[in-house]
Amino acid sequence: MKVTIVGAGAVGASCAEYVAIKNFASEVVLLDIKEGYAEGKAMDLMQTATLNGFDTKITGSTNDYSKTANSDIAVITSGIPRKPGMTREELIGINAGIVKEVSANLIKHSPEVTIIVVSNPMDTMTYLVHKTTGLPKNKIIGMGGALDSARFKYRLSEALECPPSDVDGMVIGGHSDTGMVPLTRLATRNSVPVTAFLSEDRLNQVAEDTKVGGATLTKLLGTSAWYAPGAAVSGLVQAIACDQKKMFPCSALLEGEYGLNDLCIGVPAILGKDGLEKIVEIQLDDAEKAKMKESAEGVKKTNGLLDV
Ligand SMILES: NC(=O)c1ccc[n+]([C@@H]2O[C@H](COP(=O)([O-])OP(=O)(O)OC[C@H]3O[C@@H](n4cnc5c(N)ncnc54)[C@H](O)[C@@H]3O)[C@@H](O)[C@H]2O)c1
Ligand SMILES: O=C(O)C[C@H](O)C(=O)O
Repeated sequence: MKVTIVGAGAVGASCAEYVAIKNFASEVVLLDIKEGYAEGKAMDLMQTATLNGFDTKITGSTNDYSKTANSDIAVITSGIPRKPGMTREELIGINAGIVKEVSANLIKHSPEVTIIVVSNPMDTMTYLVHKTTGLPKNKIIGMGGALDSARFKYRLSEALECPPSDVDGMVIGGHSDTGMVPLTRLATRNSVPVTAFLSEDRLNQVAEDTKVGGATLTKLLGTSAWYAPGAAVSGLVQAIACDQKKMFPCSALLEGEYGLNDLCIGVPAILGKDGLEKIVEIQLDDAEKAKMKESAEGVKKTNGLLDV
C-alpha cells in the first residue's frame, strides 16, 4: 500500500507520522515544492521508526512526481494555511491553483489513485478536483467532518466532565466557521442522548465552540492546527487502505442526496477499498435540514469564485 502526501508542512508531516505509527502502509512518499524540505521531514520521521516501532518506509521528494508513481492513496495538504482573523475561504486565490496543479500531476503518475483533499477551503477544493480531474466520484474525498466531529466530541466531553472515549457524535455540513452542523440531537454518552445531561443552552455553546474550533486554534497558534487534522486524515487513509467500511463524515459530491446537487459538502460516508463507497442518508429534523441548506448555500457561494 503506497500513500503519497503532497505538502510536507505541518498537516502533511503530522499525517505521515500517524500513518507510519499505525503501521498499515508499506510506503509513504512526502512531496513538497520547497527544496529538500520533504526529504528532511522524511528522514526525521524515519529516525523515529525504531523508537515508535513501525516498518513503513517514508521517503521525501522535491516536486518529483515520478517518485509518487502507482500510489493507491494521495493526500493533498499543499497550500497556505490561514492566519488569525482570516477565514478559510480567503485562501481560495492561492490554494485553487496549487490544488489543481497537484491533482493533475498526481493522476499523471497514479491514474487509479484515490485522492483525499485537505487544503482549504476544503469543500471547494474537493469540488475543484472533481471538476478538473475526471476521476470517478468515489475516488475524491474531502477531509473536514472527521476533524470537526473529533472536536465536537472533545467539547462534549468537556461539558459532560467525562472522558472523550465515552462520547459519540458527528458534524456534517461545510467545513467553515459558520457552515458546520454539529448534530447535538444525535450525540450520545454511552448510548444515552447527551440531551439527557446537558441543557439546551450548554449544547448550543458546545455547537458554537465546535464550529469555531479551527479559528480558536489558529488564534492560539498563529497558524492553523495540525495534530488533530493529521490524525483525522490518517483515519480516512487507514479506512481505505484496510478496507474497514468505517463511517466518517466526508466532503462528497452530492447528486440529490440530502436534497442537494452539484457541490461537495460533509455527509456521513462509508470508506473502504473503493474509496467513498456509499453516502449514508440519515433522517434530519427540520432545523437540521435548514442548517444544512444554509451551509450548502455558503459552499456554493465559494465554489462560484472558482474558474471552472
Ligand atoms: N481540511 C481540514 O480539516 C484542514 C485541517 C488543517 C489544515 N488544513 C489546510 O491544509 C493546508 C496545509 O496546512 P499546513 O498547516 O500544513 O500548512 P504548511 O504551510 O505548514 O504546509 C503547506 C506545505 O505545502 C507546500 N506547498 C505549497 N505549494 C505546493 C505545491 N505546489 N506543491 C507541493 N507542495 C506545495 C508548502 O511548501 C508547505 O510545506 C492549508 O490550506 C490548511 O488550511 C485543512
Ligand atoms: O482552521 C483552519 O483554517 C484549518 C483547518 O480547517 C482546521 O479546522 O483546523
